Amino acid sequence: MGSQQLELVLKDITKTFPGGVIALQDVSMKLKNGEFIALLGENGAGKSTLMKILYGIYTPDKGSIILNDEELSIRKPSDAIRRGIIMVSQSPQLIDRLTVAENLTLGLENVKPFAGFSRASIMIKEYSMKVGVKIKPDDKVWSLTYTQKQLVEIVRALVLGAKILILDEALTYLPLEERKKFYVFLQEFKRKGGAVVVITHKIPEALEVADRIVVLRKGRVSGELTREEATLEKVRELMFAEAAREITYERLPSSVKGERPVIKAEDLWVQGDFGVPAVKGVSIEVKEGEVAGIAGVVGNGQRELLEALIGLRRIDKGRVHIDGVDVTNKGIGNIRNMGVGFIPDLPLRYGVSQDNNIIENIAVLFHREKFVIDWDRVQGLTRDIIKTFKILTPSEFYPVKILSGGNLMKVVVGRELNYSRRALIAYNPTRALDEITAVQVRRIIKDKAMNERIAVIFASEDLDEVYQLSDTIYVMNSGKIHGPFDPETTPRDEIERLMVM
Ligand SMILES: Nc1ncnc2c1ncn2[C@@H]1O[C@H](COP(=O)(O)OP(=O)(O)OP(=O)(O)O)[C@@H](O)[C@H]1O
Repeated sequence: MGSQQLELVLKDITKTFPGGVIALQDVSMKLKNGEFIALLGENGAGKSTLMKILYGIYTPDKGSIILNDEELSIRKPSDAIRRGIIMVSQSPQLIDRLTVAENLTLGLENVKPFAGFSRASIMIKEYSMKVGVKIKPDDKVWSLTYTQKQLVEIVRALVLGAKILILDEALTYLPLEERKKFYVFLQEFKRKGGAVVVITHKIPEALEVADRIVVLRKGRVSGELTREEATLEKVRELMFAEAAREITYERLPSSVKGERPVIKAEDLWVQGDFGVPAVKGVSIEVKEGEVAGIAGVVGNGQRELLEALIGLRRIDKGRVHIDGVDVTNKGIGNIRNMGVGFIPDLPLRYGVSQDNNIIENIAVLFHREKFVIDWDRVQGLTRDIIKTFKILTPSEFYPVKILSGGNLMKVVVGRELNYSRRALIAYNPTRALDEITAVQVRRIIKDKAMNERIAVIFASEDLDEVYQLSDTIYVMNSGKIHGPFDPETTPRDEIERLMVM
């Protein structure tokens, strides 16, 4: 990789999708080796579309891709990979029943199987040491954590000869400490002559790691800033124009808790995906009107706890009551019927049916209320959700799979907030959302708690979010829960200490 000079130019790229959505209009962008670019923009700005064009998933209506003065014809990902352009997304694309080494060698052309195998094994050992994430070449992919899978994805890109590495929210959901190690590793890749493009909604992080920031707004480049020029304010201004003023991390007013517990868990024991205890004796009570936030590093049992509360995961020991009714192991359908909304982990995979349209994805919940769906009502509600959350879509009749990641998340969040008559259980309620929408969602959650008296329990790795939204804070670490803590009086470093001790 080292000495070879590389200059990639995306020139005047335009892309319109069926239904008339102009995703990109005359977008130009340059990239050199040794450069780290952050590609930023609000939900639906066109970031993924631009990178999918570079990676051959979409073809542009107009415009060209030029590598070292040669115009490339990239019609499919293999064309891009042959040129060293490789994209990694937030959802691992690995084959679960194969081993790490087998996954790494898939797609290697003109390499003898054994040579490919030993090269892949050496590389995975080397990089897992560098990033501090333990993986062995003969581990089956199904047994890996999300972080391990993302490392395999990145190493696969390197095995395939990546010179330009595109990470579309690929690091966003890793724990902060691991994200930092990945960034160090990407800086090294860059120093050795690679180029990196990162798409993220974590703007302060982008400012720390990128040499240059390119901002898209409504399908056009709204500005570019070098590392020296870039400030949080300037970037937000380019992303959201005057609406940037709405971004705030100030604490939302505390709501007055009622007396009655809506969600009550006593001494819960729950297993993780691989049969080891993930939740160890957790007791928690959330009252009417209360928002309880669980802080913690990913993988400390938060997901399993929330899944057990909603009835998705078996409870080995302990009891859950909703509104005084024992719902232990009663199943998600029964618990949902009590008016409990749920925002799952990986909402884009588990929260929607990709081939159905927006209105059908909203209607699913109405099955729970009546045998016959009142379509006029569902249509009215769908239109309200589209309007409230500014979901970018030609109409409510388009399949959700055409939406951008953030807009898809808005469908899930809008539907669940609407459905929550008694309680909301949410895992990372603002993931994939841009900063403005995230603030809006937190405000709506708080309003519902204050005015409609629902009980909310959510987990988030983002401590700013936990502090902004919670009336009560808990910390989960190694399957155990600490708290309750009052956010008004508990210093952040106390919470951070409990998260990592
Ligand atoms: N296959 C498709 N068919 C129709 N429209 C699409 C398709 N893919 C993307 N779009 C539309 O193009 C626009 C840009 O989407 P894109 O995914 O590039 O946004 P983004 O900036 O990556 O957003 P996010 O931050 O939400 O992920 C959106 O309005 C989206 O609905």
